[in-house]
Amino acid sequence: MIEFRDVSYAFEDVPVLEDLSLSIESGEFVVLAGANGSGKTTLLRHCNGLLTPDSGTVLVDGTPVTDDLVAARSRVGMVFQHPRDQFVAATVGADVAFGPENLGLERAEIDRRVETALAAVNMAGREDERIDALSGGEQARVAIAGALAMDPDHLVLDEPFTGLDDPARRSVLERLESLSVAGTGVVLATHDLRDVLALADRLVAVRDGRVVVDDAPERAIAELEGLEVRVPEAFRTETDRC
Ligand SMILES: Nc1ncnc2c1ncn2[C@@H]1O[C@H](COP(=O)(O)OP(=O)(O)OP(=O)(O)O)[C@@H](O)[C@H]1O
Repeated sequence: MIEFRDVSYAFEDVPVLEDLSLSIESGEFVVLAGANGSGKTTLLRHCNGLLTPDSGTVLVDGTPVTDDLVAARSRVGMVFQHPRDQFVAATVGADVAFGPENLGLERAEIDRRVETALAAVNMAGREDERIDALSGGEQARVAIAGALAMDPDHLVLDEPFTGLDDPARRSVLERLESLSVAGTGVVLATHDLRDVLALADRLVAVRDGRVVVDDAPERAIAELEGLEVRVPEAFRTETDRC
């Protein structure tokens, strides 16, 4: 479980998170929504200690992140908004293998994880390609594969679909859904709620540093009005359509 207890955080005295509390169970698929600048990235960066609360506590599986940063980082896989931020190797295969190698796994298991992770993002068989020669969408897929290969207990993704075409997006979403069914907690921050809500267990929306909506997607959608979150046609209520 990832748990935020009364977390506050400010950038240079500008408050971004204010006494925010939120729990995400293992195996839950949570979509995080909110307008630009509402604090989604800031919230997610607390999940593995990239940011530390000014007050309050973030716990991963019961342990405060600040008490055991190494445990938090191995349990929580992160996919950032800008994939270039997270590459550590020159080729696709080497980059995706980097995390499992650091876990000290056998070569056969590392190779299996790399293969499975690349297949999940429609990049099967492209291990030897140079990352800097890939398109933006392909780089985004490699970044997601790198997180999947770690087999984390929780997967946190910040706008991971930027630049992905529809087949790649669908493939990643299907993989995320099967991971959550298998017990991995998935937190996905996105503005694009198209075909995401049908898979999610909960939709959480933040505004002014706090959680303002936290509900099953079909109920949450009705509460999103006024939050400047794009709601897909299929999820709009009859009243919205009028
Ligand atoms: N490094 C920083 N220094 C100062 N202010 C920052 C920094 N990073 C973010 N902020 C501010 O914190 C607020 C929340 O930003 P954050 O990136 O968490 O929002 P977001 O909901 O992820 O936005 P978006 O949907 O546009 O990605 C914004 O007002 C932003 O300007």
